[in-house]
Amino acid sequence: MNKLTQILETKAGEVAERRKMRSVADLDAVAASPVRGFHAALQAKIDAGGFALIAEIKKASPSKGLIRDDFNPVDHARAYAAGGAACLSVLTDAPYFQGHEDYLVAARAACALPVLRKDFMIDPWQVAEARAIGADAILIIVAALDDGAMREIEAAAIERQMDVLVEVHDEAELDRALGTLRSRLIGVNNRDLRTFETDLGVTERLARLVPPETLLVGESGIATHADCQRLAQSGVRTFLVGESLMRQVDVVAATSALLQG
Ligand SMILES: O=C(O)c1ccccc1NCC(=O)[C@H](O)[C@H](O)COP(=O)(O)O
Repeated sequence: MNKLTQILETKAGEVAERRKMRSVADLDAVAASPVRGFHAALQAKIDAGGFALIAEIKKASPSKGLIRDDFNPVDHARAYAAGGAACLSVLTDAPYFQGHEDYLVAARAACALPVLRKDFMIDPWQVAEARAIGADAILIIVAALDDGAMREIEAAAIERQMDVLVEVHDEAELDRALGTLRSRLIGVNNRDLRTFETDLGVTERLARLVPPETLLVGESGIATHADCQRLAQSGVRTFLVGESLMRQVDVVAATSALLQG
């Protein structure tokens, strides 16, 4: 069984248990703060002539194990904001990423940036939960879902005024995303979630196929300003970066250097 399939199986069991504890109505009744515009924050950075960064708060990963032992989501959120990030992404999956919902709550409270709940969405119930903890956007991984499930999850996000980052890894997934979903925020994951092979060339290849009205995000394996400039040659100006920033000592300086060189 590949890692993505394994993660999805674990997630199905987890969501089934969590659903027993709270209904969608309960979750929606929680007074969440107003949604911060995720897509709009990225677009504003690009319109201002710069790169737009989604900076990820990621303690560990299946491919790299523990990334940051002195992990502090509040410090990272503040440093990313000070370094010029447009948005945050916070891993909330516990079994494979050592994430937690509390990390998202704490990171969002520590800055004014919109926040993506980075998790494996398989059920619209999780969208209600994401909004209840304050998330402004959710992730749909096309490889993880059939068309009907993708539509339902996106509809649950739109109903709550949340943005959706739609993640693809190849041409067929990009076709499905553009043909099935309304979101025009598409992330190309350079990492194959089944093998962990990571190649910036994946974003370069798919960028040519993305319609101009779509905001394209290069994801995974991006470590330097030169990487950003390389992808910018293919028209990509928005980047999702986790591990390389999480390993830095001076996170403010590293974030700023990633964006500006
Ligand atoms: O990062 C992993 O090992 C991983 C394994 C299986 C499924 C998803 C995984 N990562 C999620 C991501 O997409 C990345 O956290 C994100 O794009 C940032 O990547 P990076 O900058 O390489 O940390």
